[in-house]
Amino acid sequence: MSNIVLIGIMGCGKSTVGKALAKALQYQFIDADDYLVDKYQMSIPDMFAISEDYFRDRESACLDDFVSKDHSVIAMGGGVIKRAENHPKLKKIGKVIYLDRPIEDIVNDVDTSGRPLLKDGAEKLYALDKERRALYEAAADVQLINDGSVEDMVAKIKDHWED
Ligand SMILES: Nc1ncnc2c1ncn2[C@@H]1O[C@H](COP(=O)(O)OP(=O)(O)O)[C@@H](O)[C@H]1O
Ligand SMILES: O=C(O)C1=C[C@@H](OP(=O)(O)O)[C@@H](O)[C@H](O)C1
Ligand SMILES: [Mg+2]
Repeated sequence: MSNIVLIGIMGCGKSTVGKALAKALQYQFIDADDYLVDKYQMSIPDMFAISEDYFRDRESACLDDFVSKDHSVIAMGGGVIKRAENHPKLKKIGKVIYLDRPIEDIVNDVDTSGRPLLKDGAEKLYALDKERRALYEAAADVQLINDGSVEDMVAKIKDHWED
């Protein structure tokens, strides 16, 4: 298995840590949200404006595109775990790491623009964490706490990966 798959709630750092980790490992970096925007030539808010299901169908379909990747770090969108049928697909793509960052930290610095589910404010993350925590745990191979710097997190994941 040669890919690292990052999951976790919005703002936990999948995109930021993923990019830095890929650089450190000299792997390709793929952000699933950017991949979708590119593939369908439509922004995430525009997909959600049609419906959340419209976005989820495309998000789920793109997992099949990632199975053939190699030496890649893939940052998923935070809701990819909502569909149970995605869990085995994530594990097939690579080692699934749940970035578990304290919600208080995220609420303090998350950029809500471009995140339709946070249109009424970042506090929504507390409810989403309650709804989804068990799903992240079920979908992950490893759960790592992200309560330091981005560099600390990169080092922690590298340690696990190289073990
Ligand atoms: N330890 C950390 N790990 C990751 N991101 C952090 C950390 N500390 C602060 N941040 C900030 O939190 C935000 C994480 O956002 P992002 O990477 O887009 O998350 P995600 O892709 O999981 O939704 C960024 O603005 C980043 O600069
Ligand atoms: O948690 C979610 O349901 C979502 C997370 C977002 O990605 P990030 O986790 O990178 O913000 C993006 O896929 C979309 O806005 C929906
Ligand atoms: Mg992201």
